[in-house]
Amino acid sequence: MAGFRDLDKVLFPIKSINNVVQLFRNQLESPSEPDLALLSIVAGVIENSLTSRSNAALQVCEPVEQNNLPILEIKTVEILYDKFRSIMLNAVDQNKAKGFATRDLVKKVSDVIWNSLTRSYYKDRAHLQSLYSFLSGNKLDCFGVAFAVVAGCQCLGYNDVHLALSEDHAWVIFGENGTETAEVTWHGKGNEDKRGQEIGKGVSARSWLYVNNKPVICTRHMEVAALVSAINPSLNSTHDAYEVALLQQELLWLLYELGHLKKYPMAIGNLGDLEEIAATEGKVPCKDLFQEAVTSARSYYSNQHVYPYTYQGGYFYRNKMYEEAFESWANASDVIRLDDEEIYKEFLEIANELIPHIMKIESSGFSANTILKKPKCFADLLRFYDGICQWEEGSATPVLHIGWAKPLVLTISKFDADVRAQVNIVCDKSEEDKLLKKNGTYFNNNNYEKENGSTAVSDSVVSTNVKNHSDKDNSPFHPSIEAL
Ligand SMILES: CC1(C)CN=C(N2CCN(c3ncnc4sc(CC(F)F)cc34)CC2)S1
Repeated sequence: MAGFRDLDKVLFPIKSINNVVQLFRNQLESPSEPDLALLSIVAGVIENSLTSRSNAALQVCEPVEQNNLPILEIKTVEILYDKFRSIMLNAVDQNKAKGFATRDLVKKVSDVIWNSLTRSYYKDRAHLQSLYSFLSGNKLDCFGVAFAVVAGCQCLGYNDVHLALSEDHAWVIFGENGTETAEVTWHGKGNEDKRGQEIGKGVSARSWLYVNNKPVICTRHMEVAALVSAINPSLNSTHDAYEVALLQQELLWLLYELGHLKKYPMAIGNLGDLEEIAATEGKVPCKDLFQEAVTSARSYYSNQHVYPYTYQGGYFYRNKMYEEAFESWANASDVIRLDDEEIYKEFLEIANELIPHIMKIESSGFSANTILKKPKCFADLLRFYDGICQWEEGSATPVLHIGWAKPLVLTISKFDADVRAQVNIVCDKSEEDKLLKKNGTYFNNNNYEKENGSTAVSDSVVSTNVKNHSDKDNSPFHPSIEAL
């Protein structure tokens, strides 16, 4: 493990964002792996000093100078760093032969973190993700506990323990082949924690919560990307601390350029959000970053992640690119097995707030090139709603209610009959094949690809897959919606 080395110590006292970026660069480029505890403590101290209530007022006004941070003395970091190490080393007896971690070891480290936490506190509060929060306030959020377990195992010398991330949960993998899994934290409200248990092979592992068995398995460097992604610049519900957001943005660019975000769609999306707010000169534009996150999820996670599409859909929505927003949301809907509170809220907002808002604007008659005349938009909307209806079919508990149906009917009815007539619901493979021959363009579930593999969307033929309500996902074909 890299540890707190002299070439890191010479950077102290840290006074600027550039100093912090240099510390992270030293650690990320060191021949031994980056020290998670050190980096989490540094990021946590800086975040806390710039977002705590004491100087909130100060931070809301314009930044004094760019790149200026409250001075961070080495002593502050050393005290916290040594405290974390001693908590770990005292609590876990050092069995001589290190080798690979065992389930007992992982559970023991999780217990040490767990039993140090304050009895009861508001778990969803901001700034509870870092080791600074753990060491100074004995508080961690769900992600923070999982991260602390991995950092704890690293400082005990178990480099096989790594962070596994879905879009709404975190756990660890370990063992000789990295194939052992263990819950180490809680999930959601009121659910009994399953700490120590392996991630089931059953239906729950195929749920969205475990991204259908396609989690992000972190390397040490990706664990640094996770702690950077978890930096939270919010000062209050309306303002961000400018320097914290800038620090997070620069650290994400460092990780991006070193190639450590390639397999981490949400981190790319986080960078896209920051770039949309304040673009960095000469870098990849945010629109492309959102697309890269989608491509990463398709390439490495069999397109089982939803958030890359909601990052992208949110960008299009904010920039009034409604046709593109519909397509992103339809793609998101194609992914889901909606069985979790969090992702349900995501789709509820899209279906019952964002889309009705777009329809209101579009039917106000002022937009010349209105989406209401575009069969592709109607087809994508149907695909979006169909994915949600599929969830209704697939889930044990009834969920859709009049609150969903009203906006749905209102939205569909905004498209004229002649536009709707151009969308054919094609119900069997042979018909789809006929279309393919006729138009030489076949649109797959999520990646619009011409027969020859090039990517294109031609207005003449737009098709999309509507999941077959009766069959489950493994049906050999999906009837598709064709708009000619
Ligand atoms: C399109 C959105 C609504 C905007 N932000 C979104 N985020 C999704 C969650 N975010 C994340 N960003 C990086 N890594 C992780 S790991 C994780 C699960 C947690 F339990 F560990 C969440 C998450 C960042 C913010 S999705």
